[in-house]
Amino acid sequence: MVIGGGATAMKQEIERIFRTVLEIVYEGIVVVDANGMIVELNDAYARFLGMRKEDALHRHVTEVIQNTRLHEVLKTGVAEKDQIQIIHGHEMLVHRIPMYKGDDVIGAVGMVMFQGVNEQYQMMDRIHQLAVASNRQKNAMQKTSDEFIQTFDAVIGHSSEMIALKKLALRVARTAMTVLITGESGTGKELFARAIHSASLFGKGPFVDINCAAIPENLLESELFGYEEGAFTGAKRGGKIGKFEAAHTGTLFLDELGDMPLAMQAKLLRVLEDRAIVRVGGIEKRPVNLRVIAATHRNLAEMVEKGKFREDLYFRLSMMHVQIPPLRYRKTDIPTLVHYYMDRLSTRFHVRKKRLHDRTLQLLYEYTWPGNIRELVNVVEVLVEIIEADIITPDDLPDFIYERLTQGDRDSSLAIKTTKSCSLKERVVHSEREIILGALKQTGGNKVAAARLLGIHRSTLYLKLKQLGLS
Ligand SMILES: Nc1ncnc2c1ncn2[C@@H]1O[C@H](COP(=O)(O)OP(=O)(O)OP(=O)(O)O)[C@@H](O)[C@H]1O
Repeated sequence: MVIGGGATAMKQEIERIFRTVLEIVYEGIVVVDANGMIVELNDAYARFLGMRKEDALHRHVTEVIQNTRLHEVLKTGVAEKDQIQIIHGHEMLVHRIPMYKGDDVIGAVGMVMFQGVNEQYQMMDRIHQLAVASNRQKNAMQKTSDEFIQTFDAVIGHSSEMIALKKLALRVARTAMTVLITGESGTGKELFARAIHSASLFGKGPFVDINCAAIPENLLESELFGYEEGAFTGAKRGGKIGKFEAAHTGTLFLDELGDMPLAMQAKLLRVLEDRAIVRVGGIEKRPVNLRVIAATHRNLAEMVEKGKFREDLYFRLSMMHVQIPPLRYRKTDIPTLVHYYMDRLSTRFHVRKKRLHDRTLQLLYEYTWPGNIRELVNVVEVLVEIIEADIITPDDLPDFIYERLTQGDRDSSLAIKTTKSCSLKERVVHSEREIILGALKQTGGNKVAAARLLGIHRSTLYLKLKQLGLS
């Protein structure tokens, strides 16, 4: 009885603190239950909505808050942070966070940022960037197809890695510095380059790209710097401008820079330093005002060591370095990306929107995505176009998904069979076991080194070894 009374008192006290916090925070906060019904709303939000709190409570969130997606977050279970939502004609910065109990989504919290000077400024800043970027995007979409959505809004992902990366890229965009973007193939290097361009001072100028690996060595110089009339046999009358001049006032995207021959690297460095080019066959220096964004999937530091990439150029480029991690290191982005592309591609192909069976999503989550987001887009495209049923089941997935469920899992056909039939929990344990064994193999059984490799504390590794019966 006494214990029960104490527990009730403590519960009441916690509730009181919760309500106080709810009212003193700068943001508007709304809480919905698993059915999307509003169970909490702070005064700040109610004031902003221009209604009494009592009138909002116990109503479905879609009836109360314009353009809300909290009910969608309940379905996807994936947080949506730093989103713009138009409420009563105002563009507001919002977060939508699902609440879990075990594996079940039991509700969601919505936060809208509208008070506090800093937040206001940040919000205005972001809105301004989005407005600029969205104009550019509209123009680009009119000119081309929707392939070239160019803003940070098109960069999907709420993992901490992705949020940090977007913040860094936004900061980078505000400078005029040369940028290096690295990452495996298909991780979104070009997408980031285009987003940086759109959000930058060069955003009003052109975005010109050149793939350094695709142009034969003897043509690369004239492609980049242009040529004068009569520079070589077959040169056009009047000469030709190169990519640098074409990108004047905008951004030049040098893709696959790691494949640029050493001699060209030296010339590129000179242009970056002089901010002027000389056309092939010419002598006149032509000033260029632009930003260069270079990208490569290669490890330039390693190439420098091997003498295959100029150290001075590498140092110059790596001052602003955006490193995009492979998708397998930011797995929490997978569900968001899958849903985003399911929606987008269904709209584009004018097909009915389908749903993914939970197990299907689990398998997509566990797959290692060696081709990164490009591969994910291709897989989703096939599913959206080919599968006719309303729900996409695990059997609809291409076989190769089963063949590479976890890194280093290829040797185990048994694992593949069992993964088709066992629960998520079992499969997670199985994957964890394989990953830990792989790390131990790599470090010759050295547990401290293995823990470092896995990015976990060694005590966590010891615990996991024990739980998995490996110690
Ligand atoms: N974060 C992301 N959100 C949404 N789509 C993405 C994201 N990253 C990449 N994509 C999509 O994946 C595909 C590949 O991206 P992109 O061409 O930018 O990759 P890349 O790293 O430049 O590849 P490569 O090195 O092969 O040139 C594109 O369709 C792009 O729109």
